[in-house]
Amino acid sequence: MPRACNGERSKVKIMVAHITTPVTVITGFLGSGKTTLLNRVLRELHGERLAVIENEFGAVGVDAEFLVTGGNETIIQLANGCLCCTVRGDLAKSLQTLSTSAEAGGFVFDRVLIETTGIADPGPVIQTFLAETAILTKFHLDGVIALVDSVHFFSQLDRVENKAQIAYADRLLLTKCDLVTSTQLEAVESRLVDMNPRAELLPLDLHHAPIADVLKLLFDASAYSFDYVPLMELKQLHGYRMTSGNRYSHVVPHHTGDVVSCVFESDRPLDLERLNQFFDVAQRHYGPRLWRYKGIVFAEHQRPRLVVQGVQSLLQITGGTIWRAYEPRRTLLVFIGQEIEPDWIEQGLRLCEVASV
Ligand SMILES: Nc1nc2c(ncn2[C@@H]2O[C@H](COP(=O)(O)OP(=O)(O)OP(=O)(O)O)[C@@H](O)[C@H]2O)c(=O)[nH]1
Repeated sequence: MPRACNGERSKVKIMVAHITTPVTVITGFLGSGKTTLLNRVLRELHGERLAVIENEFGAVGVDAEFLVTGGNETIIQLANGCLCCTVRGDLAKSLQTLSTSAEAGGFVFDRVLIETTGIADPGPVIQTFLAETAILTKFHLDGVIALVDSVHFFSQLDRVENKAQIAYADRLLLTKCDLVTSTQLEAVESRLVDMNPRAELLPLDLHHAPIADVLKLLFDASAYSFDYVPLMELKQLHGYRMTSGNRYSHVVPHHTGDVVSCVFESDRPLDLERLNQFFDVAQRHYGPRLWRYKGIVFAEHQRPRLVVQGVQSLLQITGGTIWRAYEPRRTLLVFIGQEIEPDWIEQGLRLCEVASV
């Protein structure tokens, strides 16, 4: 029998997820292929509506002259200097402009691409997405993609901006692979893995790869998602771990000149207050040399795993997904910086460990 309607209002609640627009930062040293890449993305048909923020060094933009647009995108140029010097404000303002214009019936876009100059340190660009809360209601950083010139990689390594670009990358895309031997390519790959063990490392044939494959390499890195479990990273870092018995915690360092990366892993719960203190001390100890640190934390008295996203002095610790019953609980933190000391980091993090579960 159907129930009679008693006039009560439905109590069904509809939850609307807040969807923000993904932003991809493309970086890479001078001549690594950024303009060639952007030209392909702007010129070819793929159905993505893109807003591009182009940063030029110098008073007049040059690269925009070389960009061929197809009408399905809008380009904003920040031509008043390096993104790293003109601070985050300009970038935040550009993003707000794009968003306001779309809301007012202007160009509607699915994604934003930011191309940094070849000599920019991408740190401040990334910090914009951790610090400028006004834009976080509309945009989120999907990932930092660094193009690496396989031919000139070693000769450009002494430039600190180049090291920083590699350190911040979530994906490292090797260009000009057609111009080097497989032995040379292996040497480049091996050095890159040492410098940034947490990044995906993939070849990019800028002249021949179908545009759909190129876009896959650029988009959906989800590297800054707060609920992100770096599964790929865990797999990738597998070769860097050593275990001793059932319980383990250690730091595995990799030195490449003055660029040092290390991975801290522990299956003991960490005390959250002490961990916060550790990050605070580390930020003061290393200053801007602490480029990137991220990972997941198994914290005492916390049901979810905690997701750590750190860029220099900016740190976010957010609750991620709840640990599942069958999942091994553990902390995995990756640090990349200039002349950072793995022993110092390990000692500090060990002090955060709680003796028993
Ligand atoms: N053979 C080959 N040439 C490439 C490849 N990628 C880029 N190039 C060439 O490298 C040169 C430099 O590429 P650009 O796209 O201008 O590099 P960029 O990173 O924008 O350079 P800047 O504007 O100086 O930062 C161009 O002549 C490209 O055609 C590649 O995969 N293979």
